[in-house]
Amino acid sequence: MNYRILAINPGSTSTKIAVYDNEEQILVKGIDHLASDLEKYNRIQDQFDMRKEEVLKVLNENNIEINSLSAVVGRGGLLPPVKSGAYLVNNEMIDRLKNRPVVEHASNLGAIISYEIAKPLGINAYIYDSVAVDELTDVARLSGIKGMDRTSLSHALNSRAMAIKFAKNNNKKYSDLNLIVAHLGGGITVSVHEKGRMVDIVSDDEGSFSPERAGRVPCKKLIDNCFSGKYTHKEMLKMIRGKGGIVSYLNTVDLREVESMINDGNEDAKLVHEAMAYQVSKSIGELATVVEGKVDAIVITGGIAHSKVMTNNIKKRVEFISHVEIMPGENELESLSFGALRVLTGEENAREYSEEVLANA
Ligand SMILES: Nc1ncnc2c1ncn2[C@@H]1O[C@H](COP(=O)(O)OP(=O)(O)O)[C@@H](O)[C@H]1O
Ligand SMILES: CCCC(=O)OP(=O)(O)O
Repeated sequence: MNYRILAINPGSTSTKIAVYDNEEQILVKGIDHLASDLEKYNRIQDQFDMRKEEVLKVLNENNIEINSLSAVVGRGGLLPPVKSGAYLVNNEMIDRLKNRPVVEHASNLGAIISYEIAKPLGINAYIYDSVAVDELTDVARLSGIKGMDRTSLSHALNSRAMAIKFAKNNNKKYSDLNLIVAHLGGGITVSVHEKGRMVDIVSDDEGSFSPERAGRVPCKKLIDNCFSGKYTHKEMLKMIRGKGGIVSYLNTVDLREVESMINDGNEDAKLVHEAMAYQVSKSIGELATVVEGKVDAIVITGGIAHSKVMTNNIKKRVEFISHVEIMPGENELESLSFGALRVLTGEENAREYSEEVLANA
């Protein structure tokens, strides 16, 4: 039986899509959105029509009949904490993502666009391994302020997929291993997977800075800035997400550019590059304590894992903990499609999204 799946991954500046016939990729395309176009929209949700039309245009240009689709799967957005795996997109999820997202984020459009394409075709839309996959243990939830519990927001889709792939490549079961996965992209999150469960993470505001995010910053200074009267709420949020990290020091989010600055003798660029490796290493070290040092491997993934200088700098600091495996790039479109395929073939079940059920789980 052939299943044709459309996968949609909306990012801050692009919407990546792919079409798979079972496990064979027949189309992959990154649709870039101009910053000047995106600036017109007040909220991420307002970009829905524009991004959906762009997706349909690409399908049309590539002669892919939407009637030939068996399912549509989108990157799961910032929902309240959910389980790993697949969820069927329903009205309750759409209402949450459109009207009360936990945080405004481009991935919130993944479920919405998928649903709106799938619904008129009479087929299902899914999300898979949402950003909000939360398998934290009770002890990991405490933040130090009552009523301000930690929740898990991470690159769960790529991190789990790489952890599963690492296990498979080594003829092991994901559920038998303890792995630490550092996803190094525009944002950085690090997660620890204990016997198949992502039991703790260092999120993009808890650990290393990244090309466009500040990571963990001194709380007291941050509060002072918030109340200084110099910045609006939106500007403060932008300071930590969008204009924080490498871009705040060096005015670029492109690590390749940073590396060419270093090659040209720029000492500031060298310091920032080294500091990021140092901070990622600290997050990995922190998570090694969660499994009492019993770490089978450390996986470094994401676009930045292409950088030998970066991965070598991290490796030299953490390889005393365990073997370090470099798995560059991200596999998000494939992970979404294969996840949906497992649901269509009956290998996996898709959960029904219900906040009442999640609250009582
Ligand atoms: N070959 C490379 N060497 C160094 N950095 C790279 C390389 N390829 C991509 N990057 C960097 O990876 C980052 C983007 O990673 P990616 O996982 O694509 O992020 P996102 O999906 O969050 O936009 C950018 O800073 C980019 O410069
Ligand atoms: C921290 C949640 C995941 C996330 O931020 O994804 P992007 O880096 O793709 O924005």
